[in-house]
Parts: sequence; C-alpha cells; structure tokens
Amino acid sequence: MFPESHTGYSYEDCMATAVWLLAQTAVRPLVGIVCGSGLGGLADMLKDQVVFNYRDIPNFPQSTVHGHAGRLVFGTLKGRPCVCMQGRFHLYEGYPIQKITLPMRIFKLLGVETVILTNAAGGLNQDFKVGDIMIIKDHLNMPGFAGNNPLIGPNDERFGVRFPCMSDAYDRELQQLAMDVGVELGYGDFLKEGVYCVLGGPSFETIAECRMLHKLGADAVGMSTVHEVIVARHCGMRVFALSLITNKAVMDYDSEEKANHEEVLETGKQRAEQLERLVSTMVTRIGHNNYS
Ligand SMILES: O=P(O)(O)O[C@@H]1C[C@H](O)[C@@H](CO)O1
Ligand code: HPA
Repeated sequence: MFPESHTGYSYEDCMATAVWLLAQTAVRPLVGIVCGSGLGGLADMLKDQVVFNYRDIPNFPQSTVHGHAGRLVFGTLKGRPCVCMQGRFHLYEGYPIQKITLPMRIFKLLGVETVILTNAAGGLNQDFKVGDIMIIKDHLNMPGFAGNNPLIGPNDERFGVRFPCMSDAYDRELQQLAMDVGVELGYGDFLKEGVYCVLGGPSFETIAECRMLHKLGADAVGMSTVHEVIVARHCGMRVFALSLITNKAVMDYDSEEKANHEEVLETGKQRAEQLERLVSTMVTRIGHNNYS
C-alpha cells in the first residue's frame, strides 16, 4: 500500500535503540529535552551525566549544523531524571522527516512522559524583541501543507492512532507553569506567547514570505520543532515548547538587516542562562500540584 521508498523505522528498530541505551545507563528519564540552535547549554546542567555521541547510537542520525553538538545526555536536573538532545535534526540537512523525529519515539520507549523542546526563531510579531522567549501555544506546519508530515506511511498502533488530534498539541498547564515560573524569576518583560511556523529551510525567508506568514497568524518562524511535536503527541507524551527570538524577521524593503546563523547563535549565548533557569525550574515542578 505504501511505496518502497517509505523511510520510517519500525517499532522494533526504535525498541532496539531504546534497549541499547537503557542497558548503559541507570537513569530512567521522565522528562526529555531538545536543545535548539545555540541552546545546548541546557544539557550541561544535568548532574551525574551519561553521554552518548549520536554517531555511536544505533539508528541515530548525525548532527551536521553548527550549534548542535550531537550528544544524547542522560542525568538528573535538580534530582529529576532527564534525557537531553544536545542537537537536533532538520529537514534541510537532507534527512527524511521520519528520521528527524525518530528520537521522539525513542524518548517514549525510554519512559519519557513530558517533552520540552527549544528552538531559535525569527520574530514576526512586531511587538517581539530579539532576546524574547516565546512560549509556543500553537503551530503552522508548512511542510505538512505540502504533504510532508512525519506520520505519513503505515501507522503502528503501538505508537498511536492513525489520525492524532493536534488542537491540544501544546499542554496548557505547562504553558501556565512556564508563565508562572518566568514571572517568579523576573522574566515577565521578555516572556511572550505565540504561534510558531515551521518552514523547510535552510534559506531564510524573503520579505514577502515573512509578511505572508505574519498575516497567516504566525508570531515566529523557524525550521524545526513542529515535526517532533507531532510525533511526540502521536505517542502520547505531553509537550511544552519555546522559541528564543534570536533575530527579527525582515518585513520591510527599506531594512538593511539580514538574517544569519551567527546572530542566531550569539543571541542564544546571551539568553542561555535565563532560558536554562526557566526550563530547569519548570522541570522541578512538573508532577506537582496542578501541573501534574
Ligand atoms: O534547531 P533550531 O530550530 O533552533 O535551529 C534554527 C533553525 C536553523 O536550524 C537555524 C538557523 O539559524 O536555527
Ligand atoms: N527564520 C527561520 N529560522 C530561524 C530564524 C529565522 O529568521 N531565526 C532562527 N531560526
């Protein structure tokens, strides 16, 4: 029924990778974290680390992008068992979409219940400034509109249903938790919420494209996260995601600004500490009170 070129991994392949990892670490992670461009410092916060290079993990792709170290780090964050991807995969690296999202299924098989994803993104919302942290409340999946969805191909019910709901993709309690923690930490001035739009990349957007995306309801634009969110939700994990606004999307023909990866990494460095504190404090509170 599906063409031979289908590039997914079977349940057994994912299980083999999970079993291989579990055999080499005593950590049983409940929280899985994905670090965006220049945001890999989050992984360095983990204590009692057990680290795997992606090249050593069976079935894992390799990181090819500057700012994505290519290491899977197990450890504890303030006593909570976590696993952290220090580096993710993107469509523009040439990987099939099922390979980009494979780590989400491995997270699930490792026992992860909550996934926290971070990314670097261009700000489309004119109220956003460089350095703002945007809590993602929803997404626009542009590659999905063109038929590139990670769930295309045979559906294995052991992971999830054929037609998963996405109107509740971003957990509302975790969004509230992020707001509460952010305000407590004094980040209220640069904590925003909004809609993230994913494109294929690697070219940054034209001015006309930015204007169109803004009109369509996007507050920030990037090249990741959404595919991972779809696969994480398909297999029943809770999802929280945030964008660091690393640059302002160029919306004006008079502007001299040009999006570039160096600026993205530089903004990441400047906000790294606050972002790490926000995420680590959230992790300590997940599973408590009304955030359970
Ligand atoms: O992995 P993320 O989404 O943080 O990376 C963004 C998108 C591109 O990979 C890169 C552009 O600078 O940063
Ligand atoms: N566009 C797309 N992806 C990005 C951007 C951007 O402006 N900034 C960081 N990642």
